[in-house]
Amino acid sequence: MLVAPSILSADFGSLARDVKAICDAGCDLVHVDVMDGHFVPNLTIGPVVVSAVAEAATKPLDIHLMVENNTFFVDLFAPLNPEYISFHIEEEKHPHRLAQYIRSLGIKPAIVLNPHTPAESLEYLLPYIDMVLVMSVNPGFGGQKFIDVYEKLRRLRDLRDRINPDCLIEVDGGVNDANIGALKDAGVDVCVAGSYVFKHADGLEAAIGSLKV
Ligand SMILES: O=C(CO)[C@@H](O)[C@H](O)COP(=O)(O)O
Ligand SMILES: [Co+2]
Repeated sequence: MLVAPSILSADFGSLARDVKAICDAGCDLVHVDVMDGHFVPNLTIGPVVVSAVAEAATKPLDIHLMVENNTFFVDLFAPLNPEYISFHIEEEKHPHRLAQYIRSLGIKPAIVLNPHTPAESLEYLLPYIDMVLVMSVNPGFGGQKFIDVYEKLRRLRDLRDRINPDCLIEVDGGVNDANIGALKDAGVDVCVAGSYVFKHADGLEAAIGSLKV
């Protein structure tokens, strides 16, 4: 299991310190939640702050867009050379075109599914993306309760294995040491965890280590 801590739960007063610390503690990706106050009822960070994150990080960035105008935001963040940029299928009229555009910039495209969005909506898109991000909370906030998406993950894994075995499956929201085993069994390759990692009583290394199942 690859582990991508969400910096939404970091201390924003000491963001560079926290980004360095999760990288030193063994994370695989740094998950960055970009929210525009329109697609979701929360507003986070733009390219000025994320460029400071990129400078502090020794692991690749995984940028999760929760915005209305995806292409505008892709163009803002692409110069920071993230490993992945993910966009929500619920907000994109032309997901096929946008995935290819992201690839043309040398970045791995990922598509995000809200908890209610069926796995089957990706059937014809899977060849064009490198990762699917399944939300296990409604997007917008850290620290929410995990929503059961196991059945969707299993269906997605079957589709993935048939259509594009190289595509990773990532899960985001309410992930912790109690559900990580079942998530792995359901097909998850990459987990995002914010509050669990940053609020763990035994520190970042113990938290990240406990998710590497
Ligand atoms: O995208 C989101 C929320 O919209 C996430 O990345 C959260 O930041 C995860 O936080 P936890 O549920 O792990 O606290
Ligand atoms: Co996220």
